[in-house]
Amino acid sequence: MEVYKLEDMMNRMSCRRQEPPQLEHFQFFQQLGRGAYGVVHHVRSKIDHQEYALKQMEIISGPDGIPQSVLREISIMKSISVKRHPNILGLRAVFHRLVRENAYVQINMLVEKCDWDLYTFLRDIPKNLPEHQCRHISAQLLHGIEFLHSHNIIHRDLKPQNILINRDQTVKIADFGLSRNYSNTSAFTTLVCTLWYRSPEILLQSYYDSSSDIWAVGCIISEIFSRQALFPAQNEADQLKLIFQRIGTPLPHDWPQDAVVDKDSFKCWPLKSIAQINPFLCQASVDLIDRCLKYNRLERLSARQALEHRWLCPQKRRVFQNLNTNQY
Ligand SMILES: Nc1ncnc2c1ncn2[C@@H]1O[C@H](COP(=O)(O)OP(=O)(O)OP(=O)(O)O)[C@@H](O)[C@H]1O
Ligand SMILES: [Mg+2]
Repeated sequence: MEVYKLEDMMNRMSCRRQEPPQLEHFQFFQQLGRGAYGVVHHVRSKIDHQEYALKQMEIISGPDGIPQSVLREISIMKSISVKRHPNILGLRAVFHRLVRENAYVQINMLVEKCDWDLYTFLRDIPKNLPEHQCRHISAQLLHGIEFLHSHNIIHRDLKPQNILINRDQTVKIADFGLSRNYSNTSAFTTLVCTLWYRSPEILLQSYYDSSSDIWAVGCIISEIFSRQALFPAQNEADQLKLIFQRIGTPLPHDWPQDAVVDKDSFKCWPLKSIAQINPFLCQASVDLIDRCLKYNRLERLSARQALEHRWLCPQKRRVFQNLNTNQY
């Protein structure tokens, strides 16, 4: 694709119809992170004096054009940013410039700045979070997911590094590079999600849908309590084995019919509740996580149902607490 075509595409994708910002409008501070396509910087605008995060991606302006994942991220963030959900990272502007003698297009995405990603936050706090804080973080995560799913968007790359958190404990879901609007597509690529948070159906290369995000949520909620990944396998081949070893091998009727691997290739480990592997969970969260980690994706809770679960729903929690005084 010619450079001018890319430029034109980016111009059309820019969030603001008026003057797009330019790099000269920003004062640069430290690097906040690095990802597959570029670097994220902490910046301050010289125009409105607000602090932002600026994600910069340099893309070779070659015959293949801009990678699908980048275009996807921008168009999805742009369409949902307009609605301003408190638990979705807001995109404030997109602008671009040609660099290195027009050989590259540098795409700049200006987003809200957050204090940490959840991975760094959990790694650096001195001790496990109290139950009410785990609940507050988990509920916000599910509110964000519920919003995405209600707009037919599957995130597909939920992991603690892609969940941002602020000092005031506000949670924002970020990084839609692997998201996809699923209303008009059926065949998805299987190269999604970081290994540890990948659902069994994705690992088995069978049909998957928004319930794969719920599997990842189950893994992440467990990790919020224990600060340890639930299924930290070394490679793709070991990922399924580790899941089965830890929570049991699926029963024959829960094995996806279109799976590329036979169930008999795995040993039969007995089914277990998450309570048996993560001692840091409160009892009500165990039930919710177990329902997020159902092998049959049709039996998994939806994000909306999870938000109505007695662990997260304030009214139900009160009733349940009155009945069982020592549940928490
Ligand atoms: N708005 C932000 N505020 C604070 N830190 C951020 C922000 N956006 C990103 N980061 C940091 O930068 C890291 C990489 O950002 P991001 O996930 O958007 O990049 P990526 O290229 O899509 O990464 P990957 O594909 O590896 O997941 C995040 O894990 C986080 O640590
Ligand atoms: Mg990321």
